[in-house]
Amino acid sequence: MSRPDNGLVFVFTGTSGSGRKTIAHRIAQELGFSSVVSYTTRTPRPKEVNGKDYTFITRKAFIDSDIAGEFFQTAEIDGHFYGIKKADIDDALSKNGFIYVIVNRYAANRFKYIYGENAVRLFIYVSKQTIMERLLAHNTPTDVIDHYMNHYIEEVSYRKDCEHVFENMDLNETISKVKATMLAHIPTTTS
Ligand SMILES: Nc1ncnc2c1ncn2[C@@H]1O[C@H](COP(=O)(O)OP(=O)(O)OP(=O)(O)O)[C@@H](O)[C@H]1O
Ligand SMILES: Nc1nc2c(ncn2[C@@H]2O[C@H](COP(=O)(O)O)[C@@H](O)[C@H]2O)c(=O)[nH]1
Repeated sequence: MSRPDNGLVFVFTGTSGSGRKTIAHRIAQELGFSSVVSYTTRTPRPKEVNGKDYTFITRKAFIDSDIAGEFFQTAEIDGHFYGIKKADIDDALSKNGFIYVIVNRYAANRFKYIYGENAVRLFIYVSKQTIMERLLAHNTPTDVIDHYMNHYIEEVSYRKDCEHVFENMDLNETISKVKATMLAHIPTTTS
């Protein structure tokens, strides 16, 4: 695994459904940062795009890659496998020193352990009640709502470990705060 000398890994984590993907993708598009997309064996939800939200693969393909040692980190959540491949991280870092991932606390800890101060954890959350209201407003299926609610307490407790914490109430306001925080981590070059 290459360790970025000048680059940074921005690790978006927090409570599921808090807006992590929306915020991360919007900022990365503006700043030209590369996404390292997780692989998962769960089925796509409505509006999820293969290769952008996740790369959706079969359990067999996941297990084969795992046995081959291709994953940087894996997790099993509600019976589904998730993981990010080492080669995808290395490729993204070599193309663009600034990369981002959207993962739970276990992968976030692993990024911190491996990349140290070059990994910046950005914790995004909203209250349980707010997540529920947003899910209901989007006609989210009940099983998906249950998934979000069941993980909330465990997920929210991780915020004390992260470098930066943001409550995502007004989306544009959150985006500008997160973006300013990310930019503050990027060294300015003097010529
Ligand atoms: N500040 C906000 N106000 C209202 N709705 C929001 C806000 N931020 C995000 N959303 C909406 O909330 C929903 C969840 O957002 P998003 O998918 O980005 O969250 P996530 O944390 O990545 O979720 P997941 O756990 O599914 O990965 C989306 O429909 C998004 O448009
Ligand atoms: N440890 C890892 N966690 C990951 C990875 N990719 C996504 N995630 C996190 O899993 C939960 C559940 O995701 P969902 O999309 O099914 O609701 C959520 O917190 C994701 O951020 C990964 O590669 N490793």
